[in-house]
Amino acid sequence: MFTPDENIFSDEYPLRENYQPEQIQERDNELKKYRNALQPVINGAPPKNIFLYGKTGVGKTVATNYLLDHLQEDAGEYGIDLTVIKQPCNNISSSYQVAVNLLNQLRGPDSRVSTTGYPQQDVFNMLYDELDELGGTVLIVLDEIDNIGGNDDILYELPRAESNGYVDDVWPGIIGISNDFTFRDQLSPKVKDTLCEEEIHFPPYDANELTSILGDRAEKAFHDGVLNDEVIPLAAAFSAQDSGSARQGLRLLHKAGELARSNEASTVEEKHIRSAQKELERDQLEDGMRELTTQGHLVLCSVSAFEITEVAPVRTQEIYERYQNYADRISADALGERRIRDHLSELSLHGFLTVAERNDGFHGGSYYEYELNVDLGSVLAVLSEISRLEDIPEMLESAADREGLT
Ligand SMILES: Nc1ncnc2c1ncn2[C@@H]1O[C@H](COP(=O)(O)OP(=O)(O)OP(=O)(O)O)[C@@H](O)[C@H]1O
Repeated sequence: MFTPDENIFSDEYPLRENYQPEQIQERDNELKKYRNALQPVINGAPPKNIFLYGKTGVGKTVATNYLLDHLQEDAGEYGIDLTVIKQPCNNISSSYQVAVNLLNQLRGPDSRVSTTGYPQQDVFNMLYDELDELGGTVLIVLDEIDNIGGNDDILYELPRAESNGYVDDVWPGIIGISNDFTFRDQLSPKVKDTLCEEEIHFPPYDANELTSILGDRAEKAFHDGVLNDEVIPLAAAFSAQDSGSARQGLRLLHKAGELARSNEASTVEEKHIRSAQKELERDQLEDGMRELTTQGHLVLCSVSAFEITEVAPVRTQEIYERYQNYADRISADALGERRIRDHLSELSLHGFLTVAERNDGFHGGSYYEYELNVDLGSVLAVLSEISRLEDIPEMLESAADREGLT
């Protein structure tokens, strides 16, 4: 049933998220600053704390992995005792949890501590003991550090552990990474002074930079001569216009290759990039729809019902009546009409609905009408995955079938 790909991909891995490229393209200035900030480690001096910030997909993690790999290699050569600990903070919301997770990384599986139940200072002390035992320089990389919000004690405590006398034989340093611009500004002044000793901003990539990043990866990923000339510049242009993210560009290229492969085409062309762009946009919208609350889902069901009977665009009042009916059907507490107006505008802001303001000629006022801005089939597919909605999506799907809409 399966045979290796002979036409499109020679090796898909370089297009994947966790592939570590040998070279980092188009980041010379940032890498230079970053390398300088890490230099004290090789000089046998206490490390600096470093804070990297920039939007998603602009190379913060890949640059960190690249430099720290080299640093570890060179530290070994010069007899420097260096340990690097990487702690993703995506599911962590406090300094306490960061400390427990670090502690458990350092301890063996048999002596892990539970994530609740200890006073914070006890966890910090246990962590200091573990760090002391390690000794040397310990660089702690906290990715997505913004998740800890205002609960930022650890960012002050850890870098000062040595000067405050909590540890004797170790120099801990923090590398904080964030794509939330407000996080840095909200840090307490003492934390900001400590953590942001060296700040490095990673700006979004422009189309030329993305062309070179994607070009390098494509060379490894696709068979020779498979990519038409316009493919990489177009993927780069789409991603630069939207987010400036290399991740988005790589996904686009990968998806375009997959589409070409499944269409049994021998080359990847502009049309594959355009279709890939549409598919990825739809995936993104669908993810957004899945993340709505039950109330949001019920409002979406209501607008979909009018879409099926072809009476959309439809006024708030009518949507509200249908919504009440559905809320009742699944025994959810129905919200008031004002809150449903808020939900409708939120759904429009997310791009799930379009809204039009109409003038009421008779009364002289104005009102809003809504309709779906997303393919009905995709909306129903997402809604049918949500068990809390019970049989509503099924009813909508049968109605759509009867109308010949699916
Ligand atoms: N300058 C670059 N050269 C080569 N590859 C890059 C470069 N910048 C980003 N990439 C690639 O783009 C993808 C996303 O990069 P990375 O994970 O470093 O972004 P990030 O800024 O850390 O994003 P996030 O904040 O979402 O974690 C990775 O696959 C990475 O290999």
